Amino acid sequence: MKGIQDYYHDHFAQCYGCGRLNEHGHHLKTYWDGEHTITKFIPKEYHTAIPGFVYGGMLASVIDCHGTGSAALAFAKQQNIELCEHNAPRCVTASLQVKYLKPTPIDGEIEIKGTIAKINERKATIVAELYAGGNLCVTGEIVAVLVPDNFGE
Ligand SMILES: CCCCCCCC/C=C\CCCCCCCC(=O)SCCNC(=O)CCNC(=O)[C@H](O)C(C)(C)COP(=O)(O)OP(=O)(O)OC[C@H]1O[C@@H](n2cnc3c(N)ncnc32)[C@H](O)[C@@H]1OP(=O)(O)O
Repeated sequence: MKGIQDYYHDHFAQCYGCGRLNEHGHHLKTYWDGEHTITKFIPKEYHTAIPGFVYGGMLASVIDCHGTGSAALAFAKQQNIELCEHNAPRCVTASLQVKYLKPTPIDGEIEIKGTIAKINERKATIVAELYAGGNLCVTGEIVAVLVPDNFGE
């Protein structure tokens, strides 16, 4: 299964959270599931907060890049971009809010579901729900801003 991150330009694919070219990173893949976006992640033992549970900063990191990936998917849809090669829109985080509802067990896959709450021509707000073992453990809200094509030129 390809994620939006497979379509980022090489220059924008170095991010620790979601860059496919960062050998130390999470290598997240975010894709559509109907009207929602999905990212899955399997925590490692060294992501521990207290034994058995995932470190909250790690969960925030995953929610962050799920948000920028979801925003990129939403902008691609808005702009009728057919994803191929490395033509995906790219977003940075303007704001990240996280609420920890329950401790997140470390032994198993985590699924993050995204909803595009708002979008205009440059900014998207994504609401995220993070589930472990089917239980909602963390929620998040990300404001992501589109990086212009000529950024840094
Ligand atoms: C890493 C550095 C990134 C910087 C540059 C991009 C380089 C591209 C390269 C590679 C891309 C891949 C990177 C990986 C991404 C993964 C996730 C991260 O870790 S990102 C790192 C953490 N985030 C930052 O360091 C952003 C620092 N902040 C900024 O650069 C600016 O403040 C920015 C771009 C977010 C907005 O600045 P404006 O001057 O371009 O635009 P204005 O007009 O201020 O905002 C645009 C819209 O966003 C809203 N906005 C801005 N800040 C907001 C905030 N904190 N909360 C809510 N809304 C906000 C504004 O109200 C405005 O909304 P309305 O279009 O008018 O509706």
